[in-house]
Amino acid sequence: MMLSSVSLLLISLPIYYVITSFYGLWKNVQKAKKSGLPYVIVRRRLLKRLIRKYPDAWVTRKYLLPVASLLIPEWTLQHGYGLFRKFGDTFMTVTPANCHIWIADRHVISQVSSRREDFPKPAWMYRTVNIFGRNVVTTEGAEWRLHRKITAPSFGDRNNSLVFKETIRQGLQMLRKWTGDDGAGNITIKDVLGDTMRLSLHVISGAGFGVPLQWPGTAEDAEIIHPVGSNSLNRHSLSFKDALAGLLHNLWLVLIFPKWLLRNAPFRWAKKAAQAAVEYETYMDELFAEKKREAIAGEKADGMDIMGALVKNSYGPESRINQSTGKSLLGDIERQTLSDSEILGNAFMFLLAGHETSAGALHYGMTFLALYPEAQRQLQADIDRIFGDRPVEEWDYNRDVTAMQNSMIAAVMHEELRMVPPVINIPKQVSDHQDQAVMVDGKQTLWPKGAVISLCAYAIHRNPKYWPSTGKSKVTGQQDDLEDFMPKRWLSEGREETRQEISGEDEEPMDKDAGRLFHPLKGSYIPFSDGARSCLGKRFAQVEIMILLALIFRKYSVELAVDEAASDEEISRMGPNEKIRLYDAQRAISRTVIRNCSMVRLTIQIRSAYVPIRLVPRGEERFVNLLDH
Ligand code: HEM
Repeated sequence: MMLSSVSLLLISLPIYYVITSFYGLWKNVQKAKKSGLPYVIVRRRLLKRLIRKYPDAWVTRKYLLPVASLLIPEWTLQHGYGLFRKFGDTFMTVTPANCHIWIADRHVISQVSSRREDFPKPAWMYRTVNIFGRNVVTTEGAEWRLHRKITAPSFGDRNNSLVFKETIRQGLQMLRKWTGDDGAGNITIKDVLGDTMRLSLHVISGAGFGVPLQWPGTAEDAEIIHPVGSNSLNRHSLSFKDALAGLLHNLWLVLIFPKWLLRNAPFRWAKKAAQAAVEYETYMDELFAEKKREAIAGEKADGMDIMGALVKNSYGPESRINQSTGKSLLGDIERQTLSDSEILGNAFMFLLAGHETSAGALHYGMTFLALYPEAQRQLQADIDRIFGDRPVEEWDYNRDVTAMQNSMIAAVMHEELRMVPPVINIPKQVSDHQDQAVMVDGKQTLWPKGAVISLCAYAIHRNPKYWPSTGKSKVTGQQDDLEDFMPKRWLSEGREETRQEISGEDEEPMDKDAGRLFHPLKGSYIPFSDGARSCLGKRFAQVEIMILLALIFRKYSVELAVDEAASDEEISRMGPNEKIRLYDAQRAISRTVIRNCSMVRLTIQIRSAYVPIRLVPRGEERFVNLLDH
């Protein structure tokens, strides 16, 4: 009897699975038909079987393989804009589980990002990241509005000038590591990403939390382990820096498993993850207590770090908060302050949101500049024009940031973020409440409630309808150069015509500060997303990236390291043609590494392989001075 119930269950489970999966698919196909969008049915098993059976058939090459590509969540990374050419700039994939809308059309992206209530962020995806408190990234609706209203002012000009100063301080230390104490350079730097990660972590620590960190090997860096607050008696087992780095390094473990489980697990890596998380929390509590004390006493009004600004907002003289309970004196709706736990939750999110993104951008930026010497020379010319011989101590936030925004420095940054936006597909969803009408190519479509949406930054940044090409590609041989790193496409001289031609309409430029630069049409350039939920740290990141480029390239050029192919001595004996051949071969290798090893976790990064580089003093280049592009 018992056996027959078990066998009945074993037989009925697969039947149940098949029926629900077919029913799910049928239902979703009906929704797709009703929507009016082009759609593609994606069934993993069926596709695999057909491709295996008919690998060379015309239909496999023409249709099945492209559809199979859509099964990989990050397919845009492999295909860029390619599959949109085939399926349309806005199309839907349908599986038994869901309908997923992929967008590389700027008008559609603009509609989605401006109708925040109709197309919210799928906040459930971010739930695990609430471990240190609710925050601006993981919330939606009225709760998000409150977080955004209160946190946004802390990213103002006072904080940006702190980012400016802190990036200079940190950048000089990174340069010392890259070029040696004597600044002579020509040292092979293998793990560039490791260093840009450290740099962005330190900048957030300084400008985000008010805790300045030092690079290893600097005179001030004693790796001191002590509490960050003046009144704390805590004993720490990790330095603040190691706690931050350890937490970020082990983030997935900490997000998935409770700390007690990690602490008691019989693995060293698990214990280390728990230790970093506990230490991070203790440091943050100390920091919070210190900032609260300062806010109540009315101290430290200037040079505001982000967390300091949030605590001051809650506990400063103008706040409406019960100082002992930390609770707002106003009701939940009209309150203007965040609770203690919300401040700590936001602080953690700033750390997370601003760390990998900026570090990855700097890493790709350095690599692309080594690959494209012409861009590097244009960058250096503008740095000379803006900064001349002025010593770094005289660089000025108000004056220099505006100048940089209208120069090749910004063009290099924008082009890097066009080529590799750190978040390649920005997730949204159709609200669960009702289907939503959206204009697509001049036709009204109806998007099913609950459908998943991806704003495909990586693909739309390659959509030839929106991007001017500077000519035929010198690298890929394609008619346009949208796969090439060409910062000069951002210089707007002679570009206005192209823009009118493309758009046929006159729109507000996206970034009004960038006067001399090409203005992408609204919705076509979205590295920082768009609309109300766009990146809060955009200016923070832009200041950081531009300052670092200026700091490095005012004195140095970057070259790919060719150590694997030739020694320094062999290179010194080579003539120009031999050097060009050697460098070209290295460029080909590096391009393959970038293509094959760029992967997405939280953000896109080159993983499991390196593109080593060297900084060489300007005028002492061995290769890039010989190449005209
Ligand atoms: C190159 C650097 C950066 C890029 C490309 C970038 C990109 C983005 C993108 C695409 C989003 C939207 C994500 C989504 O909707 O799922 C976002 C949101 C956000 N970013 Fe950044 N980010 C960068 C640096 C930073 C920095 C340095 C900070 C803070 C220190 C920061 C803080 C935030 C916050 C708080 C949000 C959430 C805003 C909201 O939902 O209201 N980001 N960022």
